[in-house]
Amino acid sequence: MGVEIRVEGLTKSFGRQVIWQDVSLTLPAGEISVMLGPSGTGKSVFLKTLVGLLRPDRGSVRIADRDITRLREHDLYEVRKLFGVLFQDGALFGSMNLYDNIAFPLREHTRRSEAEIRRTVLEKMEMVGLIGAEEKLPGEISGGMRKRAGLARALVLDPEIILFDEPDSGLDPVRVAYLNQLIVDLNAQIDATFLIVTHDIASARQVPDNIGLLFRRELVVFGPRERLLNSGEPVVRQFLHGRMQGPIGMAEEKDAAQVELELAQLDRGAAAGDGGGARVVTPRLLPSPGITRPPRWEAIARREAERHSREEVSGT
Ligand SMILES: Nc1ncnc2c1ncn2[C@@H]1O[C@H](COP(=O)(O)OP(=O)(O)OP(=O)(O)O)[C@@H](O)[C@H]1O
Repeated sequence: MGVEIRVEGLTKSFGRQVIWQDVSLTLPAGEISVMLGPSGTGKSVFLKTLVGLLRPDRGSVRIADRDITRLREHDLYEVRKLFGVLFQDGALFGSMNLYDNIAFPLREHTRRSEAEIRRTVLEKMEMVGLIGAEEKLPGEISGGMRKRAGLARALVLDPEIILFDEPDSGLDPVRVAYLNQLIVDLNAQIDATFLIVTHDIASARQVPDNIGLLFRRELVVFGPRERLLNSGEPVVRQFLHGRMQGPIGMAEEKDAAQVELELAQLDRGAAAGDGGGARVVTPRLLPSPGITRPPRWEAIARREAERHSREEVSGT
């Protein structure tokens, strides 16, 4: 059913450079969360800290009742087996075909027979739609297929948690749409806890249960998707609409007076009905027909239906 990850007061620096500080959030078991933030705000560093590849300066990361920031290397090795990680480029071995790439974690970490390995590898390749491509080398396939192969490899040890580092980077919008559907379907099927780092606003609006945003060395917000999509927080609105007006500048931060001016212009635009300030809650992406949804989907559907009827009553 996936495991909860509870992060409290987490701070990470490299030398004198503070990457983020005092980050606290809970990734609910079995849910999909997305982490957003301008480039260089430390989203990848956050993923690496969760999996114990980087040690924080302060704070805790509790997974299955253990604070992984305090574990010795040997115990960390055990906890890491709970994780599947999809790196940006799929991180496949270029000289191995897809079958051997996907079988790799099973050969490294388990004593399963080749027949058992074959069953698992083909099952995961089927889940990500790669049956028939077993003999292909990573260099012979498209970027989208490489991502799916990386995902199949992240799935072979039946992880409780899957971390995705920009799964949509370098893909065209149609491939991104397919990948998003695959992520939602997989989450419904295996019911693991997912954390996705992305820059793709359309994905962030449709896919997750929860959204977080890192900005100016802090976690500015973390909460349910509908609440964030409705948020009046300037930085959240700016990011989710992908526009220039707001606190995020070219070099990350902007002059406060300039930000105020831009926000006032946006509000005037919204009042005049040009949609500049509109807060739109995009419908969420549902699992494909035929996929049995875990019980939490009923609660989500109820929550969203209630919000919908509230909006209809208030006429917004
Ligand atoms: N091992 C390291 N040693 C020193 N500095 C590092 C290390 N890893 C990351 N950094 C620095 O931490 C900062 C955050 O990097 P990170 O890659 O996590 O950002 P990001 O939010 O994922 O960016 P992007 O969206 O562009 O991928 C950068 O300034 C980077 O140079």
